[in-house]
Amino acid sequence: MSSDTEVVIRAKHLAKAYKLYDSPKDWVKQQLVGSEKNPYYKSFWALKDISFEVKRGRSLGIIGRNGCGKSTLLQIVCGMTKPTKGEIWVKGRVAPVLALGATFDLEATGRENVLIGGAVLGLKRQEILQKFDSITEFAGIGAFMDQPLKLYSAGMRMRLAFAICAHIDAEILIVDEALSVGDLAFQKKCVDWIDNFRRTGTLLFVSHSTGELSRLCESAMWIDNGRVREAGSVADVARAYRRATFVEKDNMKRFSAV
Ligand SMILES: Nc1ncnc2c1ncn2[C@@H]1O[C@H](COP(=O)(O)OP(=O)(O)OP(=O)(O)O)[C@@H](O)[C@H]1O
Repeated sequence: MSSDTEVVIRAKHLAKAYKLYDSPKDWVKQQLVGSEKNPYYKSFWALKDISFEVKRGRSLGIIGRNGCGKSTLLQIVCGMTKPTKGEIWVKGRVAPVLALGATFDLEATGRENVLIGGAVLGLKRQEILQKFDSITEFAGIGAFMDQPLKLYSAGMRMRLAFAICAHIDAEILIVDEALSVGDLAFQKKCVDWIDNFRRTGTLLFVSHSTGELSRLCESAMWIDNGRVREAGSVADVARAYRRATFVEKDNMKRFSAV
């Protein structure tokens, strides 16, 4: 198999149920009982049935309404959470920008978080130290590198997360609406970096902007209520998604547990 047609992400019938408890007491009861027969929780199926493949060097855009399951799907791809049903198979080092930001220690400084984040993504301490100056320059947050992250704005945290992800020699980059909190200059820097990365790397990109998807992705997948509603060229998927947004009401039923 030639390397440019090699599948690097394969998802088969993925489903993910979160457990929703009415009260902390129910959580305690469930831990004590252990049995799933008459559970003390309700299941909320964030993903119901998702299958797709991405080949090496390709870029897939993911679009869908709030709560449709995009972040849950990306968390499964980067190994942060396990699917309840189905299979996920990923080949290569993954750099997940938003998910990395979620692992940051808010009490630790930017400098310390670079070491923690690099280690989380699989780099040796020496490798991170070698790249430290370049990461700092990319993040562009100056003296705040020595301040605790709790003093950072959302955009500054994202800058740090993107800067780390840009330095780990990842084969798969996952950008989950992260760019939207960056200012225009940093967004441009990231998009330029992603353009260069796409020459060899594989991109999973989540956005609510069909324009951004068209700019960065070759194909797209529309997730609706935990299922793939449409997949194909960005132009076709974006057209169908926009049309549905005008026609369909903002139905709250999708947020119901069973
Ligand atoms: N840990 C959790 N426990 C319970 N429910 C969760 C959990 N994480 C996510 N959910 C629910 O799962 C659904 C899917 O969430 P997810 O974050 O994947 O959606 P999304 O498509 O990324 O949304 P958005 O566009 O708003 O970022 C939502 O209804 C959310 O409330």
